[in-house]
Amino acid sequence: MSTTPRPNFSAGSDPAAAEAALAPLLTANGGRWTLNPSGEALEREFKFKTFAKTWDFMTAVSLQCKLKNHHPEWSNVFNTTFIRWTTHHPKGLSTLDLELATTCDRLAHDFGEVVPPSDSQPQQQAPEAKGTGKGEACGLAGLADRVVGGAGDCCVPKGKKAT
Ligand SMILES: C[C@H](O)[C@H](O)[C@H]1CNC2=NC(N)=NC(=O)C2=N1
Repeated sequence: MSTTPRPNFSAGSDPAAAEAALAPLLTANGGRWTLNPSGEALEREFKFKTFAKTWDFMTAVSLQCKLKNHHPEWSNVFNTTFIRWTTHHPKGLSTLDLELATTCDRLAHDFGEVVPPSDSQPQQQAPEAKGTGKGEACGLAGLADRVVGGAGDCCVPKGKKAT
């Protein structure tokens, strides 16, 4: 039996403020995000009617990333986008991740996200059941993992990079 992951906040985060920002985002509380098993990342999928709407949403998200100097780990196939927010340096879940996850929810709504009826209800979901029968069939999380592997130590400040 697995336990519900606990958030693993990045060094320097204010745990009380981070907990307060995190709570409404989680599926257990009626939100649509789940913590990954390490608790260092928030993940969710977004579905739209068309690829064009999906891409418009991703463009809007990328603009926010540019403004905040913070990037997601994400992947896309046709009308579905998988987004994972985590901070690479210092490692863990930061207030910026929580802020951008919240922004994603708002932008997705603005761009006409298609919400499956089962997801509009608060749910208590076992982490291993997450995504079954959804975009997971396209391996979107795995696709994002592969890009993370290729990106190396992208966020380590220049002076601290491994040689
Ligand atoms: C040097 C630059 O500020 C860093 O690389 C930023 C950029 N965007 C980032 N994005 C994410 N997700 N994690 C980081 O640690 C991070 N660091």
